[in-house]
Amino acid sequence: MSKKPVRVAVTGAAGQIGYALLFRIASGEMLGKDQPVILQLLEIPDEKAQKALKGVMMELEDCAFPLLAGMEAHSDPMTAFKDTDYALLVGSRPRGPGMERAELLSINGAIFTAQGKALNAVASRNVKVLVVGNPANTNAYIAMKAAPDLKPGNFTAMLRLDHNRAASQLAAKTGKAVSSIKKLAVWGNHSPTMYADYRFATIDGASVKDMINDQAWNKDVFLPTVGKRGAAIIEARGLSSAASAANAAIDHMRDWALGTNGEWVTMGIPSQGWYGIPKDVMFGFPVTCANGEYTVVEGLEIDAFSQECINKTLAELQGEQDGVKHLL
Ligand SMILES: NC(=O)C1=CN([C@@H]2O[C@H](COP(=O)(O)OP(=O)(O)OC[C@H]3O[C@@H](n4cnc5c(N)ncnc54)[C@H](O)[C@@H]3O)[C@@H](O)[C@H]2O)C=CC1
Ligand SMILES: O=C([O-])CC(=O)C(=O)O
Repeated sequence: MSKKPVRVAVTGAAGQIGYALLFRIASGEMLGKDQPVILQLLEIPDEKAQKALKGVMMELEDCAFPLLAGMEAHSDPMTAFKDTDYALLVGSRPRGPGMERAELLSINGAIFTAQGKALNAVASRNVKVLVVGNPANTNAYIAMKAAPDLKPGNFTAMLRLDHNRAASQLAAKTGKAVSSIKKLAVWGNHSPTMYADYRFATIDGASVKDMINDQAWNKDVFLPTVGKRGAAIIEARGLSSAASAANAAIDHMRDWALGTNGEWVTMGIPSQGWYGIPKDVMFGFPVTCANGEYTVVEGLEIDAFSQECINKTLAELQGEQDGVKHLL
């Protein structure tokens, strides 16, 4: 018997990431090739944006996706999020050249108060929320705080792009297939302070750290490359990453919903005090997923260098949190 359709809300649906994301959700890449979806698409109440959204929906229609069981255009989160099972909060301003993501907080922060409130009022009580719009961790924190009737743990921020970027850099460095890299972790904020940590990573069971054996490369090449990759793409493309961001969003939601078979992935989640990170800070942690739930990989040793990196990204997130107190 075919499965009952699930409702997937996507905001910023007519934007760059939306265009790289929706077709893959509708084709079953996110929730499985046997899972019908109803897309609930939100754009700003602006004639141009709504018209562009209609155009995207025409193209979705023209794909004749067997799993696309319905689609709706919305200009109000209170209708867009009605009964939604999954919410991908993409809609917000991207940064331009020379900006840091945190500078977007004053522009984008308020979007997530309104959307958190709407999710609280009308979404499925088990809605799984992924915040992509930058600064993603703090926007996810704002949305979570605006939705006191939903499970805080169901609000997540996207660190998966950093995770995937780190995996690709390690594959290039070691000359091994990216798929062979296991047990990678990215701690903290989706910003240049994030700490991509390959101390536990393995390739075919062998230690990546021992294989590379070069702390100077870690500190001076690897971490800055991964941390500043978004800016490098803006510099090269004139626009922020879209296809790789959409791909990471698909990876994040697919793994959360369908599981990781014991493999580690990185998700930005509200801390429960793990690794000394204060409760509710929206922080990147290594997790495994099964049965629609994530579980933090606990008990990893944090050496002095790692602790210093973690402290730095935590301090930045706490600074961002302080800066949005007026929105909570
Ligand atoms: N977390 C991550 O790893 C990444 C995050 N991003 C972020 O994703 C966001 C979107 O990026 P793009 O799609 O490239 O931008 P874009 O400008 O192409 O599209 C954004 C869309 O969101 C819509 N929008 C704005 N406010 C909205 C609201 N309140 N409700 C619904 N829709 C709204 C706009 O009308 C626009 O169509 C940016 O904040 C960007 O910085 C981008 C790449 C990676
Ligand atoms: O850098 C940006 O502004 C877009 C983004 O988050 C990324 O590519 O990591």
